[in-house]
Amino acid sequence: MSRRRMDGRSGASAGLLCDIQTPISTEPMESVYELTGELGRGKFAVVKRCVDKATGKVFAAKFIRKRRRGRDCRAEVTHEMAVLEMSRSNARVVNLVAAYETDHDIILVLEYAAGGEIFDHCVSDELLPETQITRLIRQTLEGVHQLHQNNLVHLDLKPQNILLTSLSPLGDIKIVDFGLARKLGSVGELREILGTPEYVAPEILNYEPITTATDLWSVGVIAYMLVTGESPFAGDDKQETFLNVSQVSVDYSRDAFSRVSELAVDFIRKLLVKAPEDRPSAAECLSHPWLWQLCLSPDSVAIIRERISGSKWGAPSEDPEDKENFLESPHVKRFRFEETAPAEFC
Ligand SMILES: Nc1ncnc2c1ncn2[C@@H]1O[C@H](COP(=O)(O)OP(=O)(O)OP(=O)(O)O)[C@@H](O)[C@H]1O
Repeated sequence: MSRRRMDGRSGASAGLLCDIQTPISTEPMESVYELTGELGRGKFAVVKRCVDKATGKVFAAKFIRKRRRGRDCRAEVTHEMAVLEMSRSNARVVNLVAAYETDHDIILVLEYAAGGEIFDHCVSDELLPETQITRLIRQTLEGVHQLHQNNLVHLDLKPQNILLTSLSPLGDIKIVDFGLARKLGSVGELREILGTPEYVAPEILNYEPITTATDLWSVGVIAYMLVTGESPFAGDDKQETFLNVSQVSVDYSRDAFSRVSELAVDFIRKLLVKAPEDRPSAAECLSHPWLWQLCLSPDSVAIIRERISGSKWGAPSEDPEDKENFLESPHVKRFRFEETAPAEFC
C-alpha cells in the first residue's frame, strides 16, 4: 500500500494557526534526552525514540525539516504544534511535551506510542479479531469527535497515523501527524488538494469544500482495512486509485467480510458515500450497533437497531430532534464520547 501524498496547492498555508504556548528551545535536546533509534519517517520528518535522562521516561522526537523544496515551512510546524496544543485534553491525540530547534529542524517531543501503527495490523497475515477492531474504531471516533467539536479536521487519517500505546496487550489508540489538520472557519471555505491518494475523500479530489465529513470517509477506509486487510481504493497507479475513489468503487464481496458480522459492512457502507452530507457524524457513528454489539447484551443491540431504522443510519433524518433523542438512548448515553467505555463492556 502506497504512502504517496498529494502536495498542497499554493493555498496550502491558508488557515494555519500561529499561537503556541510551548516554548521552542534552542538548547541541544541531547542535553535532556538520549536518542535511542528511529521509529518512523514521513516525507519531511523523521521520528526517533528518545529517553529523558533524568526520569528514564520514553518519548518520541519528531524532527521536522524547516525548509522544504527551498521554502521556509516554519509556519506549518508552528501550526502543527498549535493543533496539538488545542487537542491537549483529547485522550486519543498524542501529547506535545516540548519543542526544540536546530538549524535544519524543529523537533517536537511527543508522548510515545509504544505499540506501533494500526497499519501493521492491516497488512499482517493475522488480522485483528472483530472485538478489537470495533474497540479501536470506537476510540478513533472518540478522538475525531473531540477534534470536530473544536472545529478541527485532521484530513490525513490513515492506518499509519493511528498508533497504539502498547502492542501486547493491544493498547489504546493515539492519533498522530497533524501536519495537514485545519481549523474550520478560520478562513472562508476550505478547499485544498492534500492527503494520501488511497485515503482521500472524493470531495478533496473534486476540489469541493472540506468539512468534518471528510475525516469520516477516512474512518470508513480505516475500518475497511482493519476488517479485510485490503485498501479499498488502491489501484495499480495513482490515476486508477483516484478513479476508484471518485466512483466509490468498493468491493464488499471479499471473503474477509465473512469473518465479521453483517453490521461491519453496514457501518462501512454508510461512511464510504460520495456526498459528504450523507455521511454520519462521528457522534452518530458512535451509536452504530456494530461498535457495541460485542459489548452489549443482544437486547440492547436490538433496541439500538430498532432506533437506527428511523435515524440517520437508516435514511438521512431531517429532524434534528430525532438525532438528539437517538443519542439520548439509555444504551448509548452510558458511554459518553469523552470517556472510555467501561472495561467490563469491552
Ligand atoms: N508519538 C509517536 N510514538 C511512536 N511512533 C511515532 C510517534 N509519532 C510518529 N511515530 C511514527 O513515525 C511515523 C511518521 O510520523 P508522522 O506521520 O507524524 O510523520 P510525517 O512526516 O508527518 O509523516 P507523513 O509524511 O506520512 O505525513 C508514524 O507513522 C509512526 O510510525
